[in-house]
Amino acid sequence: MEAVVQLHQISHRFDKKWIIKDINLNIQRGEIFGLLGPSGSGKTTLVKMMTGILSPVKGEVFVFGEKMPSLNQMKRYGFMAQSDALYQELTARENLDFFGSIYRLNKAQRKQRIAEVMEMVDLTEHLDQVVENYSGGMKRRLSLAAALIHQPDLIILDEPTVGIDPVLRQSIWDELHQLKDKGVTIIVTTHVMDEAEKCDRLAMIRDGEVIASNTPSQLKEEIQATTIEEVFLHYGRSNS
Ligand SMILES: Nc1ncnc2c1ncn2[C@@H]1O[C@H](COP(=O)(O)OP(=O)(O)OP(=O)(O)O)[C@@H](O)[C@H]1O
Repeated sequence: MEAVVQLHQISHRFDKKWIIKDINLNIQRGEIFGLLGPSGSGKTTLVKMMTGILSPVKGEVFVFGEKMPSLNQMKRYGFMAQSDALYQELTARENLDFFGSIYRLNKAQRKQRIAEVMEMVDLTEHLDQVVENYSGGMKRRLSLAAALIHQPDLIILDEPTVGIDPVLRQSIWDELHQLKDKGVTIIVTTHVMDEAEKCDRLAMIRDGEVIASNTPSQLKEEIQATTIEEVFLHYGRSNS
């Protein structure tokens, strides 16, 4: 199996406080890997390190075998941050055209991909609307479309479905599974337990540590739990 993202003994502190404490993870090609944890547990800090936006104080991050930060690898993944990085005064089409050109897609490729990704997030009819007039959920969906524009082999999504209704949330997860079937690796942060169940493997994060990591079914089986929430509470308690 090919490791797409590797974290080796990662620790990070802001000021004097250690926020990430000795995390080791190997994320394989074609898996949907979930980082599950409560607000403030360190999920965003971890994904920022995977993208090379932030360098850990200790340890090393490798993406496709190359040490991060690496400009080569930065072009290769799609990243959807927690706050939408969109140009509010431009239309969705103009935004996606801009992101497509950053990734060096030609005009014809941009046209085709814009149509495909907007269809995927169910925004086709709002293509020429100015983003300022989008709802919060529509902006999240457009951010997802932007992260996918260049058909990346690795997608890193920080809470992608916040503010998205359950029907569309399901359809986004269906799309993620289709991408996975094509060999795309997907890393997703969430604090929603039912989303965690949709991942192939999970790392449960608490106070900057991985308290348990495995497939959702094995995590439940190990402690005879019926829900992921129970697993989280179980390991959370025994670590505090
Ligand atoms: N730039 C920063 N400077 C100082 N502290 C920070 C900084 N960024 C994050 N932190 C702190 O690090 C901890 C982890 O934050 P992080 O955003 O990684 O958590 P999270 O699990 O992603 O939370 P959420 O689900 O709310 O996004 C928090 O205590 C946060 O206050």
